[in-house]
Amino acid sequence: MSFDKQVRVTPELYDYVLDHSLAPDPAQRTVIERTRGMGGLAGLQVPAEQGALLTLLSGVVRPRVAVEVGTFTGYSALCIAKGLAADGRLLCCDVSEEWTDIARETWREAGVADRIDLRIAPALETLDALPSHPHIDLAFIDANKDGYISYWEALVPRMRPNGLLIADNVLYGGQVLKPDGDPTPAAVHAFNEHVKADRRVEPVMLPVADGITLARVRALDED
Ligand SMILES: C[S@@+](CC[C@H](N)C(=O)[O-])C[C@H]1O[C@@H](n2cnc3c(N)ncnc32)[C@H](O)[C@@H]1O
Repeated sequence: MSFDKQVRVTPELYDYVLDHSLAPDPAQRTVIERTRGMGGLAGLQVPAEQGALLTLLSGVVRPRVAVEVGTFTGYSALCIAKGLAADGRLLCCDVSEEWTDIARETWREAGVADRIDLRIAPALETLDALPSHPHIDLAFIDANKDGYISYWEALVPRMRPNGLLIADNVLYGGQVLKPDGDPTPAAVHAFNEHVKADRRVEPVMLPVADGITLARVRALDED
């Protein structure tokens, strides 16, 4: 018997997936609801199955130092914060005071505000000011797509061996196959090619949500 391993996710199957995955906790549900109230902007937030995946990955890595590039209203940060080591901290980068005010409120209510350091500045400035030695265990990139390669280049040398990099929107709604002169999917495609050619990491691209790349940082003595 053969079957198609590339299952097309119908709305019913999507509900089934959510129903059989880690459900959002009350604080995560609250920020999802709050963000839904922002109308079309809510599409900037990672979907619930990706939130569950971030929570799981962070729980596996147990980062002492985690970095998020692109925080918005704070849902993905909340997912990452759940997995932090007992003394772990999350550095969040964003440029919007308005959107991250919602994040701050959410983190306060969830009791994790004292473990998250939010920097309001262009993310590259924040990343470039970090210590240059490898000290980051987990990094999540989910901001302006034309910055992805520079964020990657700022992060990779600062990642500990076996650290985990996660990049969102790597399929960009499928447009990476045919950017058609649109600079945003073209930037995402350029980023994907950059990661593919990077011998410092072992990447896996997952067709989850809008496409997610996971990459393990190799140790210097690995061949
Ligand atoms: C897709 S949203 C992030 C969604 C968030 N990860 C979540 O799941 O809730 C992208 C965010 O990147 C931020 N952003 C855009 N350009 C930026 C830059 N140059 N530096 C830092 N943040 C930036 C935006 O303000 C926005 O909040």
